[in-house]
Amino acid sequence: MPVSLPLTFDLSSESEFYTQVSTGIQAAQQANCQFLSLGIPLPTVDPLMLLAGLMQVSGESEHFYLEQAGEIVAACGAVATSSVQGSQRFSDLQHFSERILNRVWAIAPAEPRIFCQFSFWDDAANRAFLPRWQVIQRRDQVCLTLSCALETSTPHRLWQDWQLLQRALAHLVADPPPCSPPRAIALPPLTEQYGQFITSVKRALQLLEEGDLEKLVLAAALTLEQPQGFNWLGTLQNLRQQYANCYIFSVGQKRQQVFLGASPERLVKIGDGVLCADALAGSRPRGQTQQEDQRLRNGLYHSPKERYEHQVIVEFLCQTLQQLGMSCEVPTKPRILELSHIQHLQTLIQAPLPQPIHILKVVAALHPTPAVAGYPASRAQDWLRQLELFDRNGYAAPLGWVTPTGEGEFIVGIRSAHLQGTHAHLFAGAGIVKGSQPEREWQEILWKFQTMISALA
Ligand SMILES: C=C(O[C@@H]1C=C(C(=O)O)C=C[C@H]1O)C(=O)O
Repeated sequence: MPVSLPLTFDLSSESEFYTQVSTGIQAAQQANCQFLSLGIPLPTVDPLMLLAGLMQVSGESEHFYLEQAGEIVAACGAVATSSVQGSQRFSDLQHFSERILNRVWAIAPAEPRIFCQFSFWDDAANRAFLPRWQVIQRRDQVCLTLSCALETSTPHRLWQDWQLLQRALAHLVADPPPCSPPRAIALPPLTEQYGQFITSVKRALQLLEEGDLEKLVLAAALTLEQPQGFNWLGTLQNLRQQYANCYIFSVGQKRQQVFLGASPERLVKIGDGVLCADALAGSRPRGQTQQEDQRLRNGLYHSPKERYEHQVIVEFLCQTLQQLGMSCEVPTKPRILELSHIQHLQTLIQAPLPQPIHILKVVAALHPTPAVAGYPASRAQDWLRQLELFDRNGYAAPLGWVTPTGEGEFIVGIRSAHLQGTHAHLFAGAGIVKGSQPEREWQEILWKFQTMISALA
């Protein structure tokens, strides 16, 4: 994407920048704030490329990236962080977000946000941070929010951070990163995964028959190896090209450990007094021809088993939101979400909010939904702990952002991989209900693995 320099930012002189920032710092100190966020409009630039450039020039590897149709947000470097574990993890990070964001002095058009990544289980790391650089793109408007901690920062430090961003921008123009096409990785033999999965599905079918469960979402894990390592940026570029109607994401703290993917599933969004939650479950592959595609779509839409599997989630979401005091508007029938390799039943639920509610309160109540764990939730989780022989880490867990007023958006980290040096750990799951056939569920796992396999660079 072409970048038009020079910047529209009028504080182009160092002394003017110092004057403006010093005034901001004084005002922030008088208001007892601990952080300053400065908003600066940027020229039209691809936020992903800018993020890559920033990580390169600053040496920072902590980042968060989320791209969807109307908005891209990229964040890098941490000014304040919190890592928590345990059953209170959502409320702990809610309090952290409130504490930090209440103490930010924001100079318009700054939009400071806290970015969060949770793990599926509560005994692994869950992290939130206020980024040093945050870039939001909406349509062709790009805005930078540059933040600092007042205790350790001076106008000079902010100026340096601003200069680093300018270097990253200049770098993009002079030396745009090359494209890395997908590697066309063939699926290795999955004999062990297949055996384990089929055994677990059979056990799940027994439990469903005995009435212990209504649904269990069993996952499989797959590790791929590339002696030269995987190309993080190339993989993200491939994901965004192939999955334009998904949420393209990447989160990580270390250069060699990144969690990324193209998730079709939003958990919850709160904005402008309305909550949106998506039910997504029920799957078929895409057809090779239009007729085959249509046949598969009809099969999905009219399958009582898929509709039941989907309905479990719609009901869970509505009940949970009602318990939080909301009344839901639910379309009477699901629609079909078509992705490159797979299609799903999807129902978009809306609830007007009579009073504000912090998004992390809603995330706490919803995770894990029956779309990624099963139903009833606690029995499903007990069985997952017994039947899955690997750690899900961030797979199927919420990740997203929070604003100072407690609004925000969280997606579910599916169709994803953990890149760790020369290894890529992929995960995919399938919902088992009465009537599920083990072989068909395994096929579904293979279609879902394709999201990452077809994009790894
Ligand atoms: C669990 C995954 O996907 C979930 C399960 C689905 C299903 O069982 O039909 C469909 C979409 C997701 O809610 C995954 O992709 O790993």
